[in-house]
Amino acid sequence: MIEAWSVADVRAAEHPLLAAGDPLMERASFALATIVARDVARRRSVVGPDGGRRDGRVTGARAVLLVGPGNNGGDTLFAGAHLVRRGMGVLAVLASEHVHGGGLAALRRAGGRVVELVPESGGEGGASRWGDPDPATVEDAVSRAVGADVVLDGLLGIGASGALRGPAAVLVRRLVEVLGARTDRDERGGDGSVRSRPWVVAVDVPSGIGVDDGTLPGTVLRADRTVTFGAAKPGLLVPPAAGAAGHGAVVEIGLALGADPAGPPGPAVRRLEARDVGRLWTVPGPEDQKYTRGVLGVVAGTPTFPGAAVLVTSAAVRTGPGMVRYQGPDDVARAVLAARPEVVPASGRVQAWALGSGVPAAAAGGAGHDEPDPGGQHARIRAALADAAGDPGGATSSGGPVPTVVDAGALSLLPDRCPPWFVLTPHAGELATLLQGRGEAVDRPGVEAEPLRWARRAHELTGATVLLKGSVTLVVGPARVYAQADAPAWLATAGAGDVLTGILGVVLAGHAARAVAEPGSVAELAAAAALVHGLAAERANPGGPISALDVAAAVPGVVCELVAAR
Ligand SMILES: NC(=O)C1=CN([C@@H]2O[C@H](COP(=O)(O)OP(=O)(O)OC[C@H]3O[C@@H](n4cnc5c(N)ncnc54)[C@H](O)[C@@H]3O)[C@@H](O)[C@H]2O)[C@@H](O)CC1
Ligand SMILES: [K+]
Repeated sequence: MIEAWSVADVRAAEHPLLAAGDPLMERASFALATIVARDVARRRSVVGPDGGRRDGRVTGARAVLLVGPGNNGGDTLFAGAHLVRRGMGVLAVLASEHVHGGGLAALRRAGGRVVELVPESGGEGGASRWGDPDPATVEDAVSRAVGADVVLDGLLGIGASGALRGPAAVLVRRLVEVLGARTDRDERGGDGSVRSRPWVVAVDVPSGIGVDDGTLPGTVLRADRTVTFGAAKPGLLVPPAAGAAGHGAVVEIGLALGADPAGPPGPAVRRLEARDVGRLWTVPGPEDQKYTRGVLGVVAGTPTFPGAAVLVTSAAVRTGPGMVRYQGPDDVARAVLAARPEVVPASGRVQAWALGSGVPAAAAGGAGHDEPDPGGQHARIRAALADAAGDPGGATSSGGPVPTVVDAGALSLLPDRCPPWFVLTPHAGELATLLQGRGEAVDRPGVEAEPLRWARRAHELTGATVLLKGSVTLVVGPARVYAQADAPAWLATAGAGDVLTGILGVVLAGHAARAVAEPGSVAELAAAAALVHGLAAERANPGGPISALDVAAAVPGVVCELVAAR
């Protein structure tokens, strides 16, 4: 599991170490330089006499450091000094009136070059604040950066507030413009080394992201790798900022996060990895039978949209439940049975529900009793929701409260307050509609700009666990947030969400009692389902187009691997 800690928690953990004189910056910058040198060697890898690739030379490679006012710039300057000692040509671009004095001195001692960013006019008399550095205009600095093998973004770290300001902002905007015009596809020189664009390494975080909330308040230089110190930060996992972080590397610097019982209750954001999911998967034993393994009840699809019912049930059957029961109009049930004869088209006891995929929303603003109910599905969903909440007036097929996936049209049928074992699975547009219905002035772009904020708000307003679908799937439940980024971009295809509903329903059915008794566990189960969904998509057709049914077909293989590896 990757655990991301808030800025306040990182600073609190850092405090006693700094007070005791621990050399945190030395540790951080040495590790940073080591990772940068390794990346550069790989980027400069060449074809050997045997035809295989081998790492290229670090000596002679060029690094440009973008240096801001704080300790983030300090880390970068000290790392630059290490890179000079490894034979690299290092140029620091000072983008701030003040920079870390010790770091600057170290870089100079090592033999690194320093230029000071000045306005395009040439620097108003050229008086330098740094003794001797040459002035560099933004265009100079950009052309040096673009021609380098690696650029270290050390403008701002966890001390950032809001969008980058001043000369650093101008520099980054121009650099993004110029780099954006270059192809991301590697171009290789005659010796096989990569030539097309510099490798960008963000120091601790891409400068100017919302470190705690994952927002992008202004232009940010997209990194190929982020080397982060002590622990991951929420903005490295949460969209949209997560999209600027590239590959991750967490450098251990001795912070005792989570070790203090009086300290913060846990990380701000978590990301499950495959081994975590393998461990929590329910594997049947000889004493199990279909009813003990978990029965999922599905209400999905309408005569107009029968495909969703087929997709939900197909994915469910392939995720390994004891049984899947389907409730819906006869012609939809026939389509389901034609695709999956294992499905039982009758009501009965269930350990979890999956509701609403392929069912249109009820009209906004009312209970919806007067509007046409497509195939009677709204009535079935209402009954199941009451049943799942443990409402004594509800249907009695589950015999008690049970965890429930609330998807698509079922989101419009929710009661005002839900139990946390309801998992709402909106995409950004559906979340905006749900929030508008509860008095929030937010539209789809607003949700996309601040998905964590709005998923949290939906959790507060409804009480339910909220799984917000997207290229990074966010799950917000009681006291827990997960951000899963397991799916390839090819998964953005019609029906993919229905497959997730089926997988999640079966995961919940397999842990039904725990989900109700320990509401905090529901978010983890939902994140696990998102991970399986993403891995199944990757497995369905690595690197190419994926159909939703192919994702469902890939689920058994993924589960098998996860369980085998635990
Ligand atoms: N927390 C830790 O455990 C460690 C932190 N280290 C480094 O220290 C960094 C934090 O250092 P600082 O607290 O000095 O913070 P930063 O290096 O992020 O710099 C913050 C300063 O930048 C300016 N600033 C803030 N927002 C700005 C904006 N939008 N535009 C322009 N200027 C802005 C302000 O003057 C502020 O004081 C970390 O990110 C990391 O790189 C490391 O040295 C190792 C240990
Ligand atoms: K940075």
